[in-house]
Amino acid sequence: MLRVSDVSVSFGGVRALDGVSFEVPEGQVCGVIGPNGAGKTTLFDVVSGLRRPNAGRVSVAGEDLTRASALRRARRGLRRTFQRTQVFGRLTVAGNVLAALDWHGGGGGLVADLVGRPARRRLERERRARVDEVLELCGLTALRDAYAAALPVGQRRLVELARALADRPRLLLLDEPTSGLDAEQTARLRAVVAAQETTVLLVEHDMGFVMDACDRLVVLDLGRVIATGPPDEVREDPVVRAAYLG
Ligand SMILES: Nc1ncnc2c1ncn2[C@@H]1O[C@H](COP(=O)(O)OP(=O)(O)OP(=O)(O)O)[C@@H](O)[C@H]1O
Repeated sequence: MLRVSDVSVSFGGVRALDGVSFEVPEGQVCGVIGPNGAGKTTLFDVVSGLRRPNAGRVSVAGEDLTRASALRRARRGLRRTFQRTQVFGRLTVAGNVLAALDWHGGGGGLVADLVGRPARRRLERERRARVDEVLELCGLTALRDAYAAALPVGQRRLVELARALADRPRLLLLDEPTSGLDAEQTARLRAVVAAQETTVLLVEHDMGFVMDACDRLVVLDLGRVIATGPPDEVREDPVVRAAYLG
């Protein structure tokens, strides 16, 4: 589903990524881990389109998106959350999720909007039902009418997650998703990730969460992949242990 092939990124003399290759099969949750400076953020930026690699390719569902704009990636079903949450502070929680749902229209233009044709009303009902569903999934139903700006960071992070999930992304990129979450919110996030059929790539420092939530891990050290595999295997890998301890 996601294929990263031989990706390299240099900053001056620093090789932040050096020939990084891995794949994430459809529907799997893949965690990227590694010591400070290993290249995790740079990799995440390359996959989400914030940074062009010096070499290598990123493809999603067989389509090369290495040089695709953020908009084209979004159209292909990529969604991401940020280390610093991005929500619409002046909208309610429900409004934030509703705004994330594309309005595909129903034909007939403005006149049809004004008249409120049945097809329009049905689409609108479906959109609102999806909002309710996502709010419930993310544990936000009680907060649906609260303004996002007024929420503490953990709840804002869940709103951002709800927005990212709203229109059923194909590939969800989560950047440090547990930061600012309390234990209950982290458990909720864990359950949400498990309940999704979406392919997920996440960067996360909380090892407990990573080991628990991910089907497979990619371990980076000094810009190179030093191990990939299921969490249990990676945990026992002597090279990984040396990179973390050494
Ligand atoms: N904009 C930049 N200019 C110069 N060097 C950079 C830049 N961004 C990252 N680097 C360097 O590239 C390497 C990889 O950095 P990156 O932030 O991707 O690592 P990381 O694994 O996300 O680290 P952390 O866990 O500390 O967030 C580091 O040596 C870093 O100093």
